[in-house]
Amino acid sequence: MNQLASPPDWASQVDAREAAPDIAATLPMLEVKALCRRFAGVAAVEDIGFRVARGEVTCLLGPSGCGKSTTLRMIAGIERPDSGTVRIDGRPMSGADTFLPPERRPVGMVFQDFALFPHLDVAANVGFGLQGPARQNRGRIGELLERVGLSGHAAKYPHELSGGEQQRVALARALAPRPCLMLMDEPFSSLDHRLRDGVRDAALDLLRETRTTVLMVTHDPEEAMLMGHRIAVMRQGRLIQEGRPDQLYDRPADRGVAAFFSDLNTVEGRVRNGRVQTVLGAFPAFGLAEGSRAEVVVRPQHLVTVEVGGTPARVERARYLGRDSLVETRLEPGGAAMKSRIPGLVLPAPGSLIRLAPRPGSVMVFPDPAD
Ligand SMILES: Nc1ncnc2c1ncn2[C@@H]1O[C@H](COP(=O)(O)OP(=O)(O)OP(=O)(O)O)[C@@H](O)[C@H]1O
Repeated sequence: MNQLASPPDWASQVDAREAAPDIAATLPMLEVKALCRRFAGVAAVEDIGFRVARGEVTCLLGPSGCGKSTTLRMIAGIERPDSGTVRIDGRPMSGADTFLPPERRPVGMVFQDFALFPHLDVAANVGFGLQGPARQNRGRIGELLERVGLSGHAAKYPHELSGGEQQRVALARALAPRPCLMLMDEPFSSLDHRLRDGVRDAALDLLRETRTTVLMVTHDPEEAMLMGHRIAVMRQGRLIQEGRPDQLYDRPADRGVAAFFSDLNTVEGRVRNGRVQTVLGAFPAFGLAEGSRAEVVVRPQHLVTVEVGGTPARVERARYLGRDSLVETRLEPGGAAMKSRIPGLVLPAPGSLIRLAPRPGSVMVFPDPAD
């Protein structure tokens, strides 16, 4: 990849930065403001702004084509923004009068295809960005290879390694010059899924242990929840919501964000006397105006069977899935299709009537988009 064609010249600055008193300790490691990029007149990234705190992992999450990679590439300096600013460790990287090329940015990069140099052995790949004395570099390479469990592979070439091993070399290479910020674009998605969990856990341990600040692109919400201290959800070039995984899961900004993390059950309602009245019951209106229409959304694991109260529902299908069971029903009043994930092996028979109620505090209320 041409962005790795020469060793990064910021690497020699890093030790000085580490030795200096960290007056900027409370500043975010990455600060992006009002970033925009258009291709042929169409906005790929529109007015994106967020921060990544030191030592934290933020995942940029969103569906294919929403602008995640373009955002990451602008932060890396591979793509030039039309407008907006990027600061890393308090230093301007892109702005009205500034544009530092990738090799002058204190970032490490890991890509989906790993982008190892095929003509260099593992040790040379890992040491590529190092500029110190050879003896010191050898020490750093050895330390990293040991840390990623590849000490015995130093003299091998990339084609002699498995996908998981190549990924670990790519991670070690990116970490070697101690970058301020690690940028990762779908770094695990080309791995076989049986391999992926192990490689991902090991990478996460290493990134946490080295207190590396990471911005990682993924389209997989489970991966974002697993890896991210924080998640930034993008849709159609815009940042929709940024927060801790639990905030996004429990208090999504809109139905689209909620739907990213699980199936949803949706019933419609209207606000009367400060509560949304629906076929599943009445729920707090969360500030929606009296008389307005609302969507009440419940995740399948929060729509449970109850003995008394609740809403009658006719069972259509019930399947045991191991960890829990999936029960598909239709509400008796209204006929809306519902999905419930309930623990246990004893399944209600198709055709039988059960009673469903959302767990207290689990419903999400959004304004009806048609209102
Ligand atoms: N160099 C380019 N020239 C023209 N259009 C581009 C270019 N790069 C990206 N785009 C367009 O910009 C939009 C955002 O692309 P981007 O790759 O950033 O999305 P993404 O969220 O990373 O998607 P994916 O997960 O599929 O990689 C898409 O519509 C894409 O086709």
